[in-house]
Amino acid sequence: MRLSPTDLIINPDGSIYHLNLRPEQIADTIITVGDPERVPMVSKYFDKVELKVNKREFVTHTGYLAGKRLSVISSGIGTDNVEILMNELDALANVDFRTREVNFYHKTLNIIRIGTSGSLQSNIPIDSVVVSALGIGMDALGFFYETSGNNITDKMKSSFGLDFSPYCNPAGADLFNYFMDDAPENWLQGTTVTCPGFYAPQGRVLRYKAKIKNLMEKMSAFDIDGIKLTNLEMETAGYYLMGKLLGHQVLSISAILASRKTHEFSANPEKQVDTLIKQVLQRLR
Ligand SMILES: O=P(O)(O)O[C@H]1O[C@H](CO)[C@@H](O)[C@H]1O
Ligand SMILES: O=c1cc[nH]c(=O)[nH]1
Repeated sequence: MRLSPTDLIINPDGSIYHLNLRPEQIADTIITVGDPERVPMVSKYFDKVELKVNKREFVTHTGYLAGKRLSVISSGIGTDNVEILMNELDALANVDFRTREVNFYHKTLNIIRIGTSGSLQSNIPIDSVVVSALGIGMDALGFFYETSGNNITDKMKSSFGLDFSPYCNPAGADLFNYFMDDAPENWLQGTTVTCPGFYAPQGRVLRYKAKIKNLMEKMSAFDIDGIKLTNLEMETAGYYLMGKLLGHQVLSISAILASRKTHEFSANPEKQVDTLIKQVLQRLR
């Protein structure tokens, strides 16, 4: 099938519309971060950076670490950006840009999000790391793609009084097993809730009346057959949904900066993120 010029938009220089990248400019293993300023925090550990491209919130550095080609790309905040990032990475990997035809052979990318998050449980303190086994989306992205819920999302809908159904997908099993095998002691497996906002959707209280009262407390107390919701952030469920639909291995790893239970926030978020970057790169070497 030939993808039309309005479905797959290719810039005059042969790069894809938002990411501004050509197919040969991404590695098969890609680290993603939210904050564009975190991209050089990752690539400074590469032995060599061969390419730096930026457009809007999407900043890309591609290079080598111990002979392995890696890209690091920023998404900005939210699953709407993740949808663009994942679709455009997939097109770069799996579409012939000259013919606009989908390649016969599917290439699976390995995509690892290094992010930050807030913990819902007292046994997940600041300075720990959550590796998301499941990503549950409380945003609307799941409504537009073929995906489904399960007993966890059904119970979330009724317990929190939602007018919509969350969606839920697992991490890429190969990446999850690779990173969790012999993982550092402070890396914990989690069930991550992805929210369409930082404030009311994460149960924060500022100068407004939230529609759902005590949402954070409700999420924290949620339990279904011993499965608890571990942490809140804004991208993981979008990555897991798109990874499953497009056939890529995706894993979301988050530094816990906030403990919503104890109301503590990290004294040195930059150091925490830097430690996590080094741990992830060490395992990718
Ligand atoms: O640290 P990053 O990857 O940006 O992730 C978290 O931080 C942002 C909110 O401050 C959201 O994007 C959330 O998912
Ligand atoms: O509490 C937090 C911390 C980081 N990112 C989030 O989305 N929430």
